[in-house]
Amino acid sequence: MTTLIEAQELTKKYSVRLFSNLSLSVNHGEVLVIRGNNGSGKSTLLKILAGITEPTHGTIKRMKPDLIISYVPEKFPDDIRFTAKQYLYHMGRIQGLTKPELQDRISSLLRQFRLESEHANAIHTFSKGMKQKVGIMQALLAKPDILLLDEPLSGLDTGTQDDLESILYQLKLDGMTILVACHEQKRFNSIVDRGIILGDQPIQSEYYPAGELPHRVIIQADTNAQKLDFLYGIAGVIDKEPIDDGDVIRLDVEPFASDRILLALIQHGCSIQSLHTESEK
Ligand SMILES: Nc1ncnc2c1ncn2[C@@H]1O[C@H](COP(=O)(O)OP(=O)(O)OP(=O)(O)O)[C@@H](O)[C@H]1O
Repeated sequence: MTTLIEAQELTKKYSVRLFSNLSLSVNHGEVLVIRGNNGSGKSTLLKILAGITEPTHGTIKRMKPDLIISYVPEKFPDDIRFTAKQYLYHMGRIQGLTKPELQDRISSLLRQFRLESEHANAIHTFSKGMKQKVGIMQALLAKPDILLLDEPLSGLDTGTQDDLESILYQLKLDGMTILVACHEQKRFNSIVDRGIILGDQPIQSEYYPAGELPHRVIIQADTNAQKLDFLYGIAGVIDKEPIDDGDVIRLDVEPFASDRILLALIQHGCSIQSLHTESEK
């Protein structure tokens, strides 16, 4: 396994502290998802890894001198009047690519992203999902080592999310290293190798093999009459349902969040009654 980035003890503060002492390695070919509530610092972490934002403390070591990292922001500009082909061409030229390189690259990207039939249409007429695709294609022009995607599925309908997720899966199969910030719990589970949660607790991360991940973990806990408000602030809870007149809670949780949620339940005085995994509801 080749490590591309080694981040050591990152802390980022604005008016508040977003995260502290976060250490993270990014390895070639893996897909890493960064989850967390709104404002937990997912975008900021991606920007730090991309070199766009400085951490308050900590170091980022790039393990290859000519490492190319492409960052795709959440929102693509609304008013681009170029066609998809023109836009990709000009962006490629700005990045120093030659005309022949770009001709091949743009054709293959349009095919890969299923936008061939739209190549001559102006981007400002595109749907949100199509604009998102152009943003990712632009980031791929220079054949980056690492693709950083900030909430790529945000605001897209389910069909478009599925389409984009399947394209990202293909990129993974082609060996691309991808870090994706995503607050939607049910997304990327089938392609992700590692999940990281940002939140009020110290960072948690866990490895699991792609494709072998259970869909969800079901936890049943006796609440011992404790209030469960703390569950609202924890990333990874898909669903919760009180049973036995509210004395017992059944939680459906994301697999990578299960350790953290079990710990929180125990720390808040609940007793775990049962725990099992389910592939589909
Ligand atoms: N340049 C900045 N200056 C000051 N505060 C900032 C700056 N960038 C981000 N913040 C603040 O840091 C916090 C985390 O922002 P960030 O966008 O990283 O979170 P996020 O987890 O990606 O959120 P979301 O899911 O809403 O996109 C927010 O409160 C935001 O207002």
